[in-house]
Amino acid sequence: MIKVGIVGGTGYTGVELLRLLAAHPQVALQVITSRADAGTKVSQMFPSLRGYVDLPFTHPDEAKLEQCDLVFFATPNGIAMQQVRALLDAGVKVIDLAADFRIKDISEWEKWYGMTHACPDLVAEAVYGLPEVNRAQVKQARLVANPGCYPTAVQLGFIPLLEAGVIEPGSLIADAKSGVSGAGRKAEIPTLFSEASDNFKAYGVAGHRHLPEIRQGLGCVTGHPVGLTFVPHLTPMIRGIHATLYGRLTRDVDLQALFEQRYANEPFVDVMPAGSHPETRSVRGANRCRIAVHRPQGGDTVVVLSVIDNLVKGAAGQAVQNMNIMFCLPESTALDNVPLLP
Ligand SMILES: NC(=O)C1=CN([C@@H]2O[C@H](COP(=O)(O)OP(=O)(O)OC[C@H]3O[C@@H](n4cnc5c(N)ncnc54)[C@H](OP(=O)(O)O)[C@@H]3O)[C@@H](O)[C@H]2O)C=CC1
Ligand SMILES: CC(=O)N[C@@H](CCC(=O)OP(=O)(O)O)C(=O)O
Repeated sequence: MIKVGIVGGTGYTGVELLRLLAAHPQVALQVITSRADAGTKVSQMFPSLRGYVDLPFTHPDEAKLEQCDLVFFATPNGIAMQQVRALLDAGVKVIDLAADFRIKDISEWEKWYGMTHACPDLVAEAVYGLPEVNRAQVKQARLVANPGCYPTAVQLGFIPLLEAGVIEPGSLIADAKSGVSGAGRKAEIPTLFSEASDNFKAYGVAGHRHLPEIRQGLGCVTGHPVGLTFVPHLTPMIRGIHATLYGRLTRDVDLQALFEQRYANEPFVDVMPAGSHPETRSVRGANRCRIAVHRPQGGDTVVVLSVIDNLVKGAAGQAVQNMNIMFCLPESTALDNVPLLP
């Protein structure tokens, strides 16, 4: 059994980890932290977990994380980087769901995240945990940087086109919409019911911190910098990301075949039949990205539609997928559930 700890168990990604790991046959949950709710039983706070998780939350200062085989950090940015070195030294593997280890260029990270990085050398070691690109490296990793939610949806949509060299890499557009759970469980005015429901808006147009992450990932695919316009939007749904991606074709290609071949062996990427319009509810609660590729009126613009559940393939599910790879388990273990509908 893999002894697992979760730092930040009361947030949306933390409780999603608990939901998935409670059904994992190879996982023994050892410790789940919360500062605010230390001492409270997990199942008292989250009755959906009654009968599945029988632990109390532990204060992070008292959590014996070094006794785990793997620790997930489901914490705000800037927390994991302060604790990871001691855990790695104790032989514990780490998956960070936040952004501390995602950006290799430290000054770029410090610019977007507004803090000084505590361990640049570990950023260099960390593997960016997008299994569809880095599966072999994840398998060897001690430290995995789990991708952001928007970056997962956007990269999976653009990768087949960029790898094949069939679009102009300098003029990519990603128009993405997220459910409100993407902002986390903490109380903030923009995510109040009467602010976020029955409303729709763009944000971060001047620059969102996922822009450098997506540019880095796509730049690794092409081998040179890409030009990207990324505009996120907040939609009045709870879960889900819908990314509409635009690229300018440089040559004629069978787009449907290109996508089907690229993802033929990927358990969690579904290339839908030509002409499809994937919906966020078709992936709700599931570790799946559904993609459709279009070429409107046979013109030179390719439109890719990519949907994920931000809390699953965009966070906790992808983290469990990475854990399965790191521990040489079948990749789909505890991730094979059918999405919820409606
Ligand atoms: N929501 C989403 O869709 C996605 C989120 N992410 C990333 O995952 C991480 C977690 O997100 P999310 O679950 O939404 O966040 P939440 O705000 O919902 O939860 C944060 C959790 O971290 C704990 N926490 C906060 N501060 C500290 C601290 N200083 N030390 C230890 N624990 C702390 C909180 O509990 P307490 O305060 O009681 O300790 C809480 O359990 C973030 O970095 C986020 O950017 C990534 C992809 C998607
Ligand atoms: C809807 C919403 O607010 N989404 C969040 C992004 C989700 C996320 O958690 O991203 P990181 O893991 O990179 O922090 C945002 O735009 O800030």
